[in-house]
Amino acid sequence: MTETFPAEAPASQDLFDRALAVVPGGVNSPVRAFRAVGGTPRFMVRGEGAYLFDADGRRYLDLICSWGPLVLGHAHPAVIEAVTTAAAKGTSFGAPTPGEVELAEEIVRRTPVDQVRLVNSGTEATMSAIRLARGFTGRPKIIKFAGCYHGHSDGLLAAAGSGVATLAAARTEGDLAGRPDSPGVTPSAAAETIVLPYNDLAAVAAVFAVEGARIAAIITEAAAGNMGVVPPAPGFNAGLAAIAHRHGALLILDEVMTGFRVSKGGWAELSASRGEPIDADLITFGKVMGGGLPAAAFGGRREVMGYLAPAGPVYQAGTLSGNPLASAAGLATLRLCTPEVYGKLDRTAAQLSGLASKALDGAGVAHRLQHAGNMFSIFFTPDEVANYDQARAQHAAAFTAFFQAMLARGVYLPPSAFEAWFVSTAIDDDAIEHFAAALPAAAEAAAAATSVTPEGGGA
Ligand SMILES: Cc1ncc(COP(=O)(O)O)c(C=O)c1O
Ligand SMILES: NCC(=O)CCC(=O)O
Repeated sequence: MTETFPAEAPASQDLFDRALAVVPGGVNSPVRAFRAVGGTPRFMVRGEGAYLFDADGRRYLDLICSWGPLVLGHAHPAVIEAVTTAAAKGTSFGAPTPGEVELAEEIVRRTPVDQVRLVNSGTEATMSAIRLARGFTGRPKIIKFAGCYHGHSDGLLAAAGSGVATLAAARTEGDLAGRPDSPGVTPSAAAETIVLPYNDLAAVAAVFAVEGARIAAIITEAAAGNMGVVPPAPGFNAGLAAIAHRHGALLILDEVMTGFRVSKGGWAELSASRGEPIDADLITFGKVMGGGLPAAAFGGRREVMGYLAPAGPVYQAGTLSGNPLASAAGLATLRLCTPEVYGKLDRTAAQLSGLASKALDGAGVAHRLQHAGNMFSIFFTPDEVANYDQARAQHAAAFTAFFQAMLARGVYLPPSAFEAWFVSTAIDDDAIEHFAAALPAAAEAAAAATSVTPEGGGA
Protein backbone atom coordinates (compact mmCIF):
# COMPACT_ATOMS: atom_id res chain seq x y z
CA MET A 1 0.00 0.00 0.00
CA THR A 2 1.30 3.43 -0.92
CA GLU A 3 0.69 6.11 1.66
CA THR A 4 -1.23 9.05 0.19
CA PHE A 5 -0.53 12.53 1.52
CA PRO A 6 -3.38 15.04 1.80
CA ALA A 7 -3.41 17.81 -0.81
CA GLU A 8 -2.89 20.39 1.94
CA ALA A 9 0.62 20.85 3.27
CA PRO A 10 0.12 23.15 6.27
CA ALA A 11 3.74 23.69 7.31
CA SER A 12 4.81 24.37 3.72
CA GLN A 13 1.81 26.67 3.28
CA ASP A 14 2.79 28.68 6.40
CA LEU A 15 6.31 29.12 5.06
CA PHE A 16 4.96 29.98 1.61
CA ASP A 17 2.67 32.66 3.12
CA ARG A 18 5.65 34.18 4.95
CA ALA A 19 7.73 33.99 1.79
CA LEU A 20 5.00 35.65 -0.29
CA ALA A 21 5.24 38.68 1.99
CA VAL A 22 8.96 39.18 1.47
CA VAL A 23 9.90 37.39 -1.78
CA PRO A 24 8.13 38.03 -5.12
CA GLY A 25 5.86 35.04 -5.79
CA GLY A 26 7.26 33.41 -2.65
CA VAL A 27 10.18 31.73 -4.44
CA ASN A 28 13.70 32.60 -5.49
CA SER A 29 13.38 30.93 -8.87
CA PRO A 30 10.06 30.75 -10.76
CA VAL A 31 10.32 27.02 -11.59
CA ARG A 32 9.81 26.23 -7.89
CA ALA A 33 6.44 27.95 -7.63
CA PHE A 34 4.01 25.21 -8.77
CA ARG A 35 2.29 27.83 -10.97
CA ALA A 36 1.56 25.36 -13.76
CA VAL A 37 0.39 22.51 -11.55
CA GLY A 38 -1.28 24.41 -8.70
CA GLY A 39 -1.10 23.78 -4.97
CA THR A 40 1.47 24.60 -2.33
CA PRO A 41 5.15 24.45 -3.27
CA ARG A 42 6.80 22.07 -0.83
CA PHE A 43 9.39 23.69 1.43
CA MET A 44 12.19 21.22 1.89
CA VAL A 45 14.11 20.92 5.14
CA ARG A 46 16.45 18.03 4.44
CA GLY A 47 17.78 15.76 1.73
CA GLU A 48 19.25 12.32 2.15
CA GLY A 49 20.24 10.05 -0.70
CA ALA A 50 17.32 9.65 -3.09
CA TYR A 51 14.86 11.45 -0.83
CA LEU A 52 13.76 14.94 0.19
CA PHE A 53 11.88 15.69 3.42
CA ASP A 54 9.47 18.63 3.57
CA ALA A 55 8.40 20.91 6.41
CA ASP A 56 5.35 18.69 7.02
CA GLY A 57 7.62 15.72 7.67
CA ARG A 58 6.75 13.98 4.39
CA ARG A 59 9.29 12.04 2.40
CA TYR A 60 9.59 12.29 -1.38
CA LEU A 61 11.60 10.33 -3.90
CA ASP A 62 13.37 13.20 -5.65
CA LEU A 63 13.44 13.17 -9.46
CA ILE A 64 14.49 16.82 -9.73
CA CYS A 65 17.86 16.47 -7.98
CA SER A 66 18.14 20.24 -7.57
CA TRP A 67 17.36 20.60 -11.33
CA GLY A 68 20.23 18.39 -12.30
CA PRO A 69 23.31 18.86 -10.10
CA LEU A 70 22.87 16.01 -7.62
CA VAL A 71 23.97 12.96 -9.63
CA LEU A 72 25.08 11.28 -6.39
CA GLY A 73 21.91 12.12 -4.48
CA HIS A 74 21.51 14.36 -1.44
CA ALA A 75 24.16 14.87 1.22
CA HIS A 76 26.60 12.36 -0.23
CA PRO A 77 29.15 11.79 2.59
CA ALA A 78 32.21 12.47 0.40
CA VAL A 79 30.75 15.75 -0.86
CA ILE A 80 29.71 16.90 2.62
CA GLU A 81 33.16 15.99 3.94
CA ALA A 82 34.86 17.97 1.16
CA VAL A 83 32.69 21.03 1.79
CA THR A 84 33.09 21.00 5.57
CA THR A 85 36.84 20.51 5.28
CA ALA A 86 37.04 23.45 2.87
CA ALA A 87 34.73 25.61 5.00
CA ALA A 88 36.92 25.13 8.06
CA LYS A 89 39.74 26.79 6.13
CA GLY A 90 37.69 29.84 5.18
CA THR A 91 34.79 30.51 2.85
CA SER A 92 36.26 32.83 0.24
CA PHE A 93 39.60 34.50 -0.34
CA GLY A 94 39.19 36.72 -3.39
CA ALA A 95 42.52 35.30 -4.50
CA PRO A 96 43.39 32.21 -6.53
CA THR A 97 43.22 28.86 -4.70
CA PRO A 98 44.51 25.33 -5.35
CA GLY A 99 40.98 23.88 -5.46
CA GLU A 100 39.91 25.89 -8.47
CA VAL A 101 43.01 24.80 -10.40
CA GLU A 102 42.17 21.17 -9.64
CA LEU A 103 38.55 21.66 -10.72
CA ALA A 104 39.63 23.34 -13.96
CA GLU A 105 42.11 20.54 -14.61
CA GLU A 106 39.40 17.93 -14.01
CA ILE A 107 37.05 19.64 -16.49
CA VAL A 108 39.78 20.00 -19.12
CA ARG A 109 40.71 16.34 -18.66
CA ARG A 110 37.13 15.17 -19.22
CA THR A 111 35.96 17.41 -22.03
CA PRO A 112 37.19 18.77 -25.37
CA VAL A 113 38.00 22.26 -23.95
CA ASP A 114 41.60 23.50 -23.61
CA GLN A 115 40.86 26.12 -20.95
CA VAL A 116 37.98 27.09 -18.68
CA ARG A 117 36.93 30.14 -16.73
CA LEU A 118 34.96 29.39 -13.55
CA VAL A 119 31.80 31.37 -12.77
CA ASN A 120 28.88 30.99 -10.35
CA SER A 121 25.87 30.02 -12.46
CA GLY A 122 24.91 28.63 -15.83
CA THR A 123 23.45 32.03 -16.66
CA GLU A 124 26.84 33.64 -16.20
CA ALA A 125 28.52 30.90 -18.22
CA THR A 126 26.35 31.34 -21.31
CA MET A 127 26.23 35.13 -21.03
CA SER A 128 30.02 35.29 -20.83
CA ALA A 129 30.50 32.76 -23.64
CA ILE A 130 28.35 34.92 -25.89
CA ARG A 131 30.28 38.06 -25.00
CA LEU A 132 33.49 36.21 -25.76
CA ALA A 133 32.15 34.94 -29.09
CA ARG A 134 31.15 38.48 -30.04
CA GLY A 135 34.51 39.86 -28.94
CA PHE A 136 36.41 37.17 -30.82
CA THR A 137 34.47 37.48 -34.08
CA GLY A 138 33.72 41.21 -33.90
CA ARG A 139 30.12 40.38 -34.89
CA PRO A 140 26.86 41.23 -33.08
CA LYS A 141 24.24 38.54 -33.73
CA ILE A 142 23.58 35.14 -32.22
CA ILE A 143 21.28 32.28 -33.14
CA LYS A 144 19.37 30.38 -30.47
CA PHE A 145 16.66 27.75 -30.75
CA ALA A 146 13.06 28.08 -29.58
CA GLY A 147 12.47 26.12 -26.39
CA CYS A 148 16.14 26.06 -25.41
CA TYR A 149 16.94 27.78 -22.14
CA HIS A 150 20.37 29.18 -21.43
CA GLY A 151 19.69 31.12 -18.24
CA HIS A 152 18.13 34.54 -17.84
CA SER A 153 20.54 37.03 -19.42
CA ASP A 154 18.75 39.59 -21.60
CA GLY A 155 19.70 38.41 -25.07
CA LEU A 156 18.84 34.79 -24.30
CA LEU A 157 15.32 35.45 -23.02
CA ALA A 158 13.82 34.97 -26.45
CA ALA A 159 11.49 31.99 -26.97
CA ALA A 160 13.18 30.49 -23.92
CA GLY A 161 12.29 27.14 -22.37
CA SER A 162 12.10 26.12 -18.69
CA GLY A 163 10.22 28.53 -16.41
CA VAL A 164 9.62 30.95 -19.27
CA ALA A 165 7.82 28.23 -21.21
CA THR A 166 5.98 27.04 -18.11
CA LEU A 167 4.63 30.47 -17.22
CA ALA A 168 3.73 31.26 -20.84
CA ALA A 169 1.72 28.05 -21.13
CA ALA A 170 -0.01 28.72 -17.83
CA ARG A 171 -0.87 32.28 -18.80
CA THR A 172 -2.29 31.94 -22.29
CA GLU A 173 -2.95 29.35 -24.93
CA GLY A 174 0.69 29.84 -25.51
CA ASP A 175 1.57 32.00 -28.48
CA LEU A 176 5.09 33.18 -27.74
CA ALA A 177 5.42 35.21 -30.91
CA GLY A 178 5.94 38.44 -28.93
CA ARG A 179 9.66 38.92 -28.43
CA PRO A 180 11.40 39.47 -26.05
CA ASP A 181 9.95 37.03 -23.49
CA SER A 182 10.22 39.35 -20.52
CA PRO A 183 9.50 43.01 -19.88
CA GLY A 184 12.78 44.68 -19.01
CA VAL A 185 14.59 43.09 -21.92
CA THR A 186 14.92 45.87 -24.47
CA PRO A 187 13.93 45.22 -28.09
CA SER A 188 17.49 46.13 -29.08
CA ALA A 189 18.92 43.40 -26.80
CA ALA A 190 16.50 40.82 -28.21
CA ALA A 191 17.00 42.08 -31.77
CA GLU A 192 20.52 40.67 -31.85
CA THR A 193 19.09 37.20 -31.13
CA ILE A 194 17.73 35.20 -34.04
CA VAL A 195 15.39 32.45 -32.86
CA LEU A 196 15.02 29.35 -35.03
CA PRO A 197 13.19 26.02 -34.64
CA TYR A 198 15.21 23.28 -32.92
CA ASN A 199 16.39 20.40 -35.11
CA ASP A 200 16.01 22.43 -38.30
CA LEU A 201 19.40 22.71 -40.02
CA ALA A 202 17.83 24.08 -43.21
CA ALA A 203 16.50 27.09 -41.26
CA VAL A 204 20.00 27.72 -39.88
CA ALA A 205 21.59 27.50 -43.32
CA ALA A 206 18.98 29.87 -44.74
CA VAL A 207 19.65 32.52 -42.09
CA PHE A 208 23.42 32.23 -42.53
CA ALA A 209 23.00 32.67 -46.29
CA VAL A 210 21.54 36.13 -45.66
CA GLU A 211 23.08 37.26 -42.36
CA GLY A 212 26.21 35.10 -42.15
CA ALA A 213 28.73 37.92 -41.95
CA ARG A 214 26.95 39.43 -38.91
CA ILE A 215 26.50 36.24 -36.87
CA ALA A 216 28.97 35.71 -34.02
CA ALA A 217 27.71 32.36 -32.78
CA ILE A 218 25.06 29.70 -32.61
CA ILE A 219 24.18 28.65 -29.08
CA THR A 220 22.38 25.35 -28.55
CA GLU A 221 21.66 23.02 -25.65
CA ALA A 222 23.82 19.97 -26.30
CA ALA A 223 20.57 18.04 -25.96
CA ALA A 224 17.49 20.08 -25.21
CA GLY A 225 16.13 19.54 -21.70
CA ASN A 226 14.23 22.73 -21.06
CA MET A 227 11.13 22.08 -23.19
CA GLY A 228 10.95 18.58 -21.78
CA VAL A 229 13.65 16.35 -23.22
CA VAL A 230 14.15 16.70 -26.96
CA PRO A 231 17.33 15.06 -28.22
CA PRO A 232 19.14 16.56 -31.19
CA ALA A 233 18.39 14.75 -34.43
CA PRO A 234 21.37 12.76 -35.73
CA GLY A 235 23.75 15.20 -37.40
CA PHE A 236 22.10 18.32 -35.99
CA ASN A 237 24.87 19.43 -33.60
CA ALA A 238 27.67 18.50 -35.99
CA GLY A 239 25.79 20.27 -38.77
CA LEU A 240 25.54 23.44 -36.69
CA ALA A 241 29.30 23.45 -36.23
CA ALA A 242 29.85 22.95 -39.94
CA ILE A 243 27.51 25.78 -40.98
CA ALA A 244 28.88 28.16 -38.34
CA HIS A 245 32.48 27.49 -39.33
CA ARG A 246 31.76 27.89 -43.04
CA HIS A 247 30.72 31.46 -42.21
CA GLY A 248 33.41 32.30 -39.64
CA ALA A 249 31.02 32.02 -36.69
CA LEU A 250 31.39 29.94 -33.51
CA LEU A 251 29.33 27.12 -32.05
CA ILE A 252 28.59 27.39 -28.33
CA LEU A 253 27.47 24.04 -26.95
CA ASP A 254 25.52 24.55 -23.73
CA GLU A 255 26.25 21.57 -21.48
CA VAL A 256 25.05 23.21 -18.27
CA MET A 257 22.45 20.45 -17.94
CA THR A 258 24.09 17.56 -19.82
CA GLY A 259 27.69 18.15 -18.72
CA PHE A 260 29.01 15.40 -16.40
CA ARG A 261 25.46 14.02 -16.16
CA VAL A 262 25.01 12.00 -19.33
CA SER A 263 28.62 10.75 -19.36
CA LYS A 264 31.92 11.62 -17.74
CA GLY A 265 32.64 14.10 -20.54
CA GLY A 266 29.06 15.19 -21.12
CA TRP A 267 27.05 15.17 -24.34
CA ALA A 268 30.14 16.00 -26.42
CA GLU A 269 31.68 12.69 -25.37
CA LEU A 270 28.46 10.71 -25.75
CA SER A 271 27.91 12.11 -29.22
CA ALA A 272 31.50 11.39 -30.28
CA SER A 273 31.16 7.83 -28.98
CA ARG A 274 28.11 7.44 -31.22
CA GLY A 275 30.14 8.53 -34.24
CA GLU A 276 29.16 12.20 -34.24
CA PRO A 277 31.94 14.39 -32.88
CA ILE A 278 30.80 17.98 -32.38
CA ASP A 279 33.37 20.59 -33.27
CA ALA A 280 32.23 23.18 -30.71
CA ASP A 281 34.30 26.32 -30.15
CA LEU A 282 32.97 27.06 -26.68
CA ILE A 283 31.23 24.80 -24.17
CA THR A 284 29.33 25.91 -21.07
CA PHE A 285 29.03 23.85 -17.89
CA GLY A 286 27.17 24.17 -14.58
CA LYS A 287 24.97 22.06 -12.29
CA VAL A 288 26.89 18.77 -11.68
CA MET A 289 30.31 20.45 -11.69
CA GLY A 290 29.30 22.41 -8.57
CA GLY A 291 28.12 19.35 -6.65
CA GLY A 292 25.09 21.30 -5.37
CA LEU A 293 26.97 24.52 -4.66
CA PRO A 294 27.07 27.49 -7.05
CA ALA A 295 29.72 26.78 -9.66
CA ALA A 296 29.69 26.88 -13.44
CA ALA A 297 32.21 27.37 -16.22
CA PHE A 298 32.74 28.13 -19.85
CA GLY A 299 35.66 26.87 -21.85
CA GLY A 300 36.94 26.23 -25.32
CA ARG A 301 39.80 26.44 -27.72
CA ARG A 302 42.90 28.16 -26.35
CA GLU A 303 42.81 30.67 -29.19
CA VAL A 304 39.29 31.80 -28.29
CA MET A 305 39.71 31.66 -24.49
CA GLY A 306 42.85 33.77 -24.87
CA TYR A 307 40.59 36.72 -25.70
CA LEU A 308 39.36 36.75 -22.12
CA ALA A 309 40.69 39.29 -19.58
CA PRO A 310 43.31 39.51 -18.22
CA ALA A 311 44.92 37.51 -21.06
CA GLY A 312 42.87 39.36 -23.66
CA PRO A 313 40.48 42.27 -24.11
CA VAL A 314 37.04 40.72 -23.37
CA TYR A 315 36.12 41.55 -19.77
CA GLN A 316 34.60 39.01 -17.41
CA ALA A 317 34.92 38.76 -13.61
CA GLY A 318 33.36 37.59 -10.33
CA THR A 319 33.84 38.21 -6.58
CA LEU A 320 33.05 34.59 -5.71
CA SER A 321 34.17 32.87 -8.92
CA GLY A 322 36.15 29.69 -8.22
CA ASN A 323 34.85 29.78 -4.64
CA PRO A 324 36.71 27.23 -2.48
CA LEU A 325 33.56 25.54 -1.09
CA ALA A 326 31.95 25.23 -4.52
CA SER A 327 35.19 24.01 -6.04
CA ALA A 328 35.55 21.39 -3.30
CA ALA A 329 31.97 20.16 -3.75
CA GLY A 330 32.37 20.03 -7.53
CA LEU A 331 35.69 18.27 -7.42
CA ALA A 332 34.47 15.68 -4.90
CA THR A 333 31.44 15.02 -7.09
CA LEU A 334 33.38 14.74 -10.36
CA ARG A 335 35.97 12.44 -8.81
CA LEU A 336 33.19 10.04 -7.82
CA CYS A 337 31.66 10.17 -11.30
CA THR A 338 33.28 7.07 -12.74
CA PRO A 339 32.08 5.09 -15.77
CA GLU A 340 30.28 2.76 -13.29
CA VAL A 341 28.30 5.72 -11.99
CA TYR A 342 27.12 6.56 -15.50
CA GLY A 343 26.20 2.94 -16.10
CA LYS A 344 24.04 3.02 -12.98
CA LEU A 345 22.42 6.37 -13.88
CA ASP A 346 21.58 5.02 -17.34
CA ARG A 347 20.07 1.82 -15.94
CA THR A 348 18.04 3.69 -13.33
CA ALA A 349 16.72 6.14 -15.91
CA ALA A 350 15.75 3.26 -18.20
CA GLN A 351 14.00 1.45 -15.36
CA LEU A 352 12.02 4.42 -14.04
CA SER A 353 11.04 5.75 -17.44
CA GLY A 354 10.09 2.28 -18.64
CA LEU A 355 7.87 1.74 -15.60
CA ALA A 356 6.15 5.11 -16.09
CA SER A 357 5.58 4.49 -19.77
CA LYS A 358 4.20 1.02 -19.12
CA ALA A 359 1.77 2.33 -16.49
CA LEU A 360 0.54 5.02 -18.90
CA ASP A 361 0.14 2.44 -21.64
CA GLY A 362 -1.83 0.30 -19.20
CA ALA A 363 -4.20 3.18 -18.50
CA GLY A 364 -4.52 3.96 -22.21
CA VAL A 365 -2.82 7.36 -21.96
CA ALA A 366 -1.22 8.60 -25.17
CA HIS A 367 2.32 9.72 -24.41
CA ARG A 368 5.88 9.96 -25.71
CA LEU A 369 8.80 8.99 -23.53
CA GLN A 370 11.89 10.87 -24.74
CA HIS A 371 15.49 10.38 -23.66
CA ALA A 372 18.75 12.23 -24.04
CA GLY A 373 21.18 9.89 -22.36
CA ASN A 374 19.91 9.41 -18.80
CA MET A 375 17.78 12.58 -18.89
CA PHE A 376 14.20 11.89 -19.86
CA SER A 377 10.69 13.28 -19.77
CA ILE A 378 7.21 12.24 -20.77
CA PHE A 379 5.11 14.27 -23.17
CA PHE A 380 1.38 13.69 -23.02
CA THR A 381 0.92 13.51 -26.77
CA PRO A 382 0.87 10.63 -29.22
CA ASP A 383 3.33 12.37 -31.55
CA GLU A 384 7.09 12.61 -31.58
CA VAL A 385 8.41 15.86 -30.16
CA ALA A 386 11.33 17.30 -32.10
CA ASN A 387 10.86 21.02 -31.42
CA TYR A 388 9.18 23.56 -29.19
CA ASP A 389 5.94 23.85 -31.17
CA GLN A 390 5.45 20.11 -30.85
CA ALA A 391 6.33 20.23 -27.13
CA ARG A 392 3.67 22.86 -26.59
CA ALA A 393 1.02 20.74 -28.30
CA GLN A 394 1.02 18.25 -25.41
CA HIS A 395 -1.93 17.69 -23.09
CA ALA A 396 -0.93 19.89 -20.18
CA ALA A 397 -3.86 18.91 -17.94
CA ALA A 398 -2.85 15.25 -18.16
CA PHE A 399 0.64 16.14 -16.94
CA THR A 400 -0.81 18.13 -14.03
CA ALA A 401 -3.03 15.24 -12.94
CA PHE A 402 -0.12 12.82 -13.19
CA PHE A 403 2.18 15.18 -11.26
CA GLN A 404 -0.30 15.74 -8.41
CA ALA A 405 -1.02 12.04 -8.01
CA MET A 406 2.70 11.26 -7.87
CA LEU A 407 3.33 14.08 -5.38
CA ALA A 408 0.56 12.78 -3.13
CA ARG A 409 2.31 9.40 -3.19
CA GLY A 410 5.70 10.79 -2.28
CA VAL A 411 7.32 11.24 -5.69
CA TYR A 412 8.69 14.70 -6.45
CA LEU A 413 8.66 15.32 -10.21
CA PRO A 414 9.47 18.64 -11.90
CA PRO A 415 6.29 20.73 -11.52
CA SER A 416 6.10 21.44 -15.25
CA ALA A 417 5.71 19.46 -18.45
CA PHE A 418 8.58 21.51 -19.90
CA GLU A 419 11.33 20.07 -17.72
CA ALA A 420 13.62 17.05 -17.68
CA TRP A 421 13.45 14.39 -14.96
CA PHE A 422 16.74 13.66 -13.24
CA VAL A 423 17.99 10.51 -11.53
CA SER A 424 20.78 9.96 -9.02
CA THR A 425 22.93 7.00 -8.05
CA ALA A 426 21.15 7.02 -4.65
CA ILE A 427 18.02 5.54 -6.26
CA ASP A 428 18.02 1.91 -5.11
CA ASP A 429 15.59 -0.97 -5.51
CA ASP A 430 13.39 0.28 -2.67
CA ALA A 431 13.13 3.69 -4.30
CA ILE A 432 12.23 2.10 -7.63
CA GLU A 433 9.57 0.03 -5.90
CA HIS A 434 8.19 3.15 -4.25
CA PHE A 435 8.03 4.84 -7.67
CA ALA A 436 6.35 1.82 -9.25
CA ALA A 437 3.74 1.66 -6.48
CA ALA A 438 2.74 5.29 -7.10
CA LEU A 439 2.31 4.86 -10.85
CA PRO A 440 -1.02 3.07 -11.34
CA ALA A 441 -3.05 5.77 -9.57
CA ALA A 442 -1.12 8.54 -11.36
CA ALA A 443 -1.69 6.91 -14.73
CA GLU A 444 -5.41 6.63 -13.97
CA ALA A 445 -5.48 10.29 -12.97
CA ALA A 446 -3.81 11.22 -16.26
CA ALA A 447 -6.30 9.06 -18.15
CA ALA A 448 -9.21 10.79 -16.42
CA ALA A 449 -7.78 14.21 -17.25
CA THR A 450 -7.28 13.20 -20.87
CA SER A 451 -10.88 12.16 -21.22
CA VAL A 452 -12.14 15.47 -19.81
CA THR A 453 -10.26 17.84 -22.11
CA PRO A 454 -9.48 16.68 -25.62
CA GLU A 455 -6.90 19.40 -26.41
CA GLY A 456 -3.74 20.61 -24.67
CA GLY A 457 -2.65 24.16 -23.86
CA GLY A 458 -3.02 26.01 -20.57
CA ALA A 459 -1.13 23.88 -18.05
C1 LIG B 1 21.00 24.29 -20.58
C2 LIG B 1 21.02 25.33 -19.49
N1 LIG B 1 21.78 26.42 -19.64
C3 LIG B 1 21.84 27.37 -18.71
C4 LIG B 1 21.11 27.27 -17.55
C5 LIG B 1 21.19 28.36 -16.53
O1 LIG B 1 21.84 27.91 -15.39
P1 LIG B 1 21.61 28.61 -13.97
O2 LIG B 1 20.21 28.30 -13.54
O3 LIG B 1 22.64 27.99 -13.09
O4 LIG B 1 21.82 30.07 -14.15
C6 LIG B 1 20.30 26.14 -17.35
C7 LIG B 1 19.48 25.92 -16.14
O5 LIG B 1 19.15 26.69 -15.39
C8 LIG B 1 20.25 25.15 -18.35
O6 LIG B 1 19.48 24.06 -18.22
N1 LIG C 1 15.41 23.31 -16.32
C1 LIG C 1 15.26 24.45 -15.55
C2 LIG C 1 16.46 24.79 -14.80
O1 LIG C 1 17.37 24.05 -14.77
C3 LIG C 1 16.45 26.05 -14.09
C4 LIG C 1 16.24 25.94 -12.66
C5 LIG C 1 15.88 27.29 -12.15
O2 LIG C 1 15.75 28.23 -12.91
O3 LIG C 1 15.67 27.40 -10.93
